[in-house]
Amino acid sequence: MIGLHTADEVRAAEAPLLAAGPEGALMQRAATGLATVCLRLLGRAHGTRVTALVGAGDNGGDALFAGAQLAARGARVTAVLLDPDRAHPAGLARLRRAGGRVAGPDGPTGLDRADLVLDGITGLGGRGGLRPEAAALVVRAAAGPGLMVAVDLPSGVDPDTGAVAGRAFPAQHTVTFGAVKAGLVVGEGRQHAGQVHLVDIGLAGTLPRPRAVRLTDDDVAARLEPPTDADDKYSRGVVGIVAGSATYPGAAVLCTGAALRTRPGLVRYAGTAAAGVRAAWPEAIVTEGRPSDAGRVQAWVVGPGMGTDDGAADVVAEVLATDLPVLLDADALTLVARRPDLVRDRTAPTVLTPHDREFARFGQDVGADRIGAARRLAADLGAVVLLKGAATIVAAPDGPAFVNGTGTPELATAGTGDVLSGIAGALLAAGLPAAEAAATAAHVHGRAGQLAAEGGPLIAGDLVRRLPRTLARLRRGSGAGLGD
Ligand SMILES: NC(=O)C1=CN([C@@H]2O[C@H](COP(=O)(O)OP(=O)(O)OC[C@H]3O[C@@H](n4cnc5c(N)ncnc54)[C@H](O)[C@@H]3O)[C@@H](O)[C@H]2O)[C@@H](O)CC1
Ligand SMILES: [K+]
Repeated sequence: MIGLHTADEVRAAEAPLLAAGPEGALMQRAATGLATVCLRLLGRAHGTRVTALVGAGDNGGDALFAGAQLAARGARVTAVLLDPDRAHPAGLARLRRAGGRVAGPDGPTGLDRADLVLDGITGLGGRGGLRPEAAALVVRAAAGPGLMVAVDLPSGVDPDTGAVAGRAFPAQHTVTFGAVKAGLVVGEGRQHAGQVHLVDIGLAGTLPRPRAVRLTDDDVAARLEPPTDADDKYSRGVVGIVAGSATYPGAAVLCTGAALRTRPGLVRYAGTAAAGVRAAWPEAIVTEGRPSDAGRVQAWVVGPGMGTDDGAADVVAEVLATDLPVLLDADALTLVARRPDLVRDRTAPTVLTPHDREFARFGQDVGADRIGAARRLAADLGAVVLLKGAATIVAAPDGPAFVNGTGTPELATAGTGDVLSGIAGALLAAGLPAAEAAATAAHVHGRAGQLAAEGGPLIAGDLVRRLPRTLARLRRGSGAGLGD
């Protein structure tokens, strides 16, 4: 599991080390880690051109010290100082001693010929959108040929929320120090950070337990226990699905297929799309009746494509009245947004899987702080909230939030949400705690999407078809971690 931390947590973790250690020791570790990643990205230092954009704080200091190390190895390094009087004095002196040059934003920046651009404008101390002069420099850097490398975090990205007000540095790589900041993996920050490289500067002993985490493939594999000889179809969890309609059976077919392909124990379907589900998935046990006619299940998935009429409202209420885990998606979200007490009154786990518009039906917009928004709704409803997005968030009333790290923009297509619900429902029925089931499902769904997208644009059914291979790969272990 990768801990995701806030700027305050990182600063608090640094404080005792700064007090105890020799001056500048942490910055030296950071700069050496940064220079090492840059060398790896460049392949060699000698003869390469590096431009460092240097702000007035310690983030600029990191860039200057790393620039000095690259210059000492033969790179032609130019430091562009946004505020020459306040640039980190020791870093600047070191860069000059190593043969680096210094320019102002309007001078010979070398951006038009750089192999690599280091963004040391702002780090944890950045506030609000980049100031105009910094923003203009970022635009020129992005127009040039250099590989874009952010120091600690892309300037202009909020370290905690990933929010970007105005312009931010569009990094291809971010070399971050001590801990992965939440803003690098969520919201617009995720799009600006590129691949994230974590440099250990010795904070492991002083960082608090993270309030947000990201699952790795290995974490997910550990939650996807393969069946054993002792298992039978009931012991692996029976999921019940209420979805689709006679006119629109697609959601029911996708959701049922995803559940079957995730844990081929037993999947029961109850609803008016019964004929379509039976035709597509003879393995499922299907009834046209109500959920109570379906037989014994260990968890319910309710909502995709079922409509929002009175009949659908009754069915949702019936399922929520059980003491089983329930996942609510799509139309069921619209219905419970009108009657949130149906969720609040439950003692068994409930998982809601809104996208931003469905989220807003509960009375507040998602806004720029997606983790915070998911946490607030989870606390309000006493339920697990899976907030869909480029980085899907899973928050519970207590415990850490999960920020998903898998997926592809290709997943933004009809029916993929129905597949996600089916996967999550199967994992709920298998007995995973609700937040973990949701977070594991989001990870698997994203990996299935990545696998399917290898073959070009995908449709939701491709995800269902790729699930067995996705699960097999995850169980085998691919070792993929940060930044994938
Ligand atoms: N404290 C430490 O010992 C360590 C700090 N480190 C580095 O230090 C950074 C934090 O340094 P600071 O606290 O000095 O702050 P930063 O260097 O992140 O930023 C502060 C400076 O940026 C300017 N600034 C703020 N908002 C701006 C905006 N919107 N547009 C343009 N300029 C803006 C401010 O005028 C200020 O001078 C970390 O992100 C990390 O890179 C690392 O070297 C690790 C060790
Ligand atoms: K930066």
